[in-house]
Amino acid sequence: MLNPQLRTIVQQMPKAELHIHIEGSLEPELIFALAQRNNVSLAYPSVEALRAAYAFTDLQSFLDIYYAGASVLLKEQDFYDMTAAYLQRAAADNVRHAEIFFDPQTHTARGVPMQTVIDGIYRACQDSPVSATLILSFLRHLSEEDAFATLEAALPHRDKFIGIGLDSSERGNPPEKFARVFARCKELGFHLVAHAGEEGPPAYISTALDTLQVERIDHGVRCTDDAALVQRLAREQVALTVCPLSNIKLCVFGDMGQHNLLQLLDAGIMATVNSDDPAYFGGYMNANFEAAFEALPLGLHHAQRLARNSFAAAFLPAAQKQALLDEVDAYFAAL
Ligand SMILES: Nc1ncnc2[nH]cnc12
Ligand SMILES: [Zn+2]
Repeated sequence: MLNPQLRTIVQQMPKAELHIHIEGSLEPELIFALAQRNNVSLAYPSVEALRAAYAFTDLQSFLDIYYAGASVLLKEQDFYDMTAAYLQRAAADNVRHAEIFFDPQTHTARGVPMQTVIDGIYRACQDSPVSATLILSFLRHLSEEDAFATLEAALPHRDKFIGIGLDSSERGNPPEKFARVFARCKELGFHLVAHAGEEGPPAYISTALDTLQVERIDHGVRCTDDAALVQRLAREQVALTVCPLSNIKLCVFGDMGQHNLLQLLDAGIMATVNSDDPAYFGGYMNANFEAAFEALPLGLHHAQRLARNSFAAAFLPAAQKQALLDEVDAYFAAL
């Protein structure tokens, strides 16, 4: 049982979310509403039947349903509504800043224009009281050529996203497959991140750092299979955007009691807590914090570290970052 005082503290502390796929925030109710609005037929007869299908055995079993769910997104207003709903939930969890992934290839492959995707998501960010920036993520099961074409199509909108990510099926799609396109994105001045070491081996984490030159690793939990890599991540203070509920739902760990979040923190790694695909994995930011704090012997100083790490690892201007770090410290000092 999580001490009620500690629960309230983690709920109310200021925090940043650095690993959220906006398409993974699409709740079944909104999927059905958009399907009706856009005359899209779904493979499930009801919200309940769709939710019942959310029993995943690995990453791929989730991705198949996640891409099917995104098929209801057609118009700019659909992307706006999805993003606005996420930001409202983030605000309720005291998320002060969010760096949001979007997967344009999921939509452009269905004939949705790049501008529709970006404008809808961006406009919702502009309208929110939560500070929010966007990270365009390439799908790693597709070719590097496709990623280059996606980058070209997105560049007219480059003022609307700050970074580039890499997601989708990890196994068999190593980071080096995208070495040239990431080099180009670095030249263009984008922040770089990549999913690595979620299901894939620790070597993918090293390659993402050395070959893609990423600044953060998304997930990265499998680093603990390689002691030298753990030491490196701690020494270089590489941030890991860890997603506890996602890791349980996708069977990366058997249950939350086996999650290695505390081990990562104890090793001196800059771990953060995030929701990944909250509509599919059982909860948003605070649900992730609560589940981890409930199952693991994490205390007040861990909460403060996780809150500080979330802002320290954010791609924010120095003054805004410092103000948010000061807010965290003031919050904990006042307890
Ligand atoms: N957890 C995850 N891993 C890889 N790709 C994703 N796309 C959405 N969620 C993902
Ligand atoms: Zn992810």
